[in-house]
Amino acid sequence: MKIAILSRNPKLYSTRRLVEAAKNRGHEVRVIDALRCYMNIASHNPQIHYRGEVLENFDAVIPRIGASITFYGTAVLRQFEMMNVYPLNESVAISRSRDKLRSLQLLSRRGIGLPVTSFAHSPDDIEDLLSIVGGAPAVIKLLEGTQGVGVVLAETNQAAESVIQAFMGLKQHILVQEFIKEAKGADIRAFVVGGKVVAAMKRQAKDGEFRSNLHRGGSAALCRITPEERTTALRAAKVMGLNVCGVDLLRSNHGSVVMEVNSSPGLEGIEAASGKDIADLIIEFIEKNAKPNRTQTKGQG
Ligand SMILES: Nc1ncnc2c1ncn2[C@@H]1O[C@H](COP(=O)(O)OP(=O)(O)OP(=O)(O)O)[C@@H](O)[C@H]1O
Ligand SMILES: [Mg+2]
Ligand SMILES: [Mg+2]
Repeated sequence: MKIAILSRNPKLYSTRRLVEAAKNRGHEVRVIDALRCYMNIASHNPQIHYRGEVLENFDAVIPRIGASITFYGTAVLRQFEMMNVYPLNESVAISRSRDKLRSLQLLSRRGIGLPVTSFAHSPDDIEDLLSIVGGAPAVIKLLEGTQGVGVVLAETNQAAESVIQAFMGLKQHILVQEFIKEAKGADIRAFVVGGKVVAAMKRQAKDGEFRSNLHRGGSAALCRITPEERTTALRAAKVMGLNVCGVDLLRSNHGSVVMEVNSSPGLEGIEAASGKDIADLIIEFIEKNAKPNRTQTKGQG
């Protein structure tokens, strides 16, 4: 097969591993920077051009689209779909997963357990907004944040109100969540490939920190998940329409709840923790599924 990897940087661990796995399995593989692609869209013969060349005859495309380039990255992916190239994850599913509010609403509609959550833009009654999640302690998040930046734990109602006011001043959407204290600074990442949880890890925040992000000094270790957690992760992946994703769960005293679903989950942490060749499993999934019209949008984006 001829496989394209949409990635801005061939040196990134996940990109390198996918290239390696594809080559090991006998495929031709090329890393393409989505931002450098340009396209002829008003044509019966959709094309993607790249550095003066027309990209042709790809069987599959692996999107590794960073949060900062979601808009253009998904447009390029959609173009591949229009050319009948099989996407590991579809553009519509990636767009859906990048909108946190929409994702939480979709998951909630299908009855998937979530932390009690409220969201707002410019609430006139902050006290009421807070009361929805049972008051402090509460976690307040900037919607645009990544790697734990913009996620704040407010221990008192007063602190929570100040943080919400500060975020309002930034004209941002605000997400307010019950603080799952029982999780003790840990979350679970369940890595899903093609309807199976292929590995899971527990990320533990460093001392004195509640955010388990590895970028915030957290550490990862292999972990065993319960059958319920497995089912929840698979259902969440299905609702989001993602073949490959990282489902992040918090262990709360009302069950394990989904915090977020990541459509371009990194391979480094999970391969190190599990000792598994996840990149190989991803390529294997593509081999089995990369046929025209295998996607929900039938290649129409
Ligand atoms: N409601 C909560 N209760 C307890 N801990 C939480 C809660 N929400 C978030 N956390 C902790 O904070 C960390 C960061 O939160 P979250 O994943 O929502 O934001 P983010 O990591 O910045 O976003 P992204 O993963 O998209 O980059 C989580 O990994 C988790 O450890
Ligand atoms: Mg996170
Ligand atoms: Mg997140």
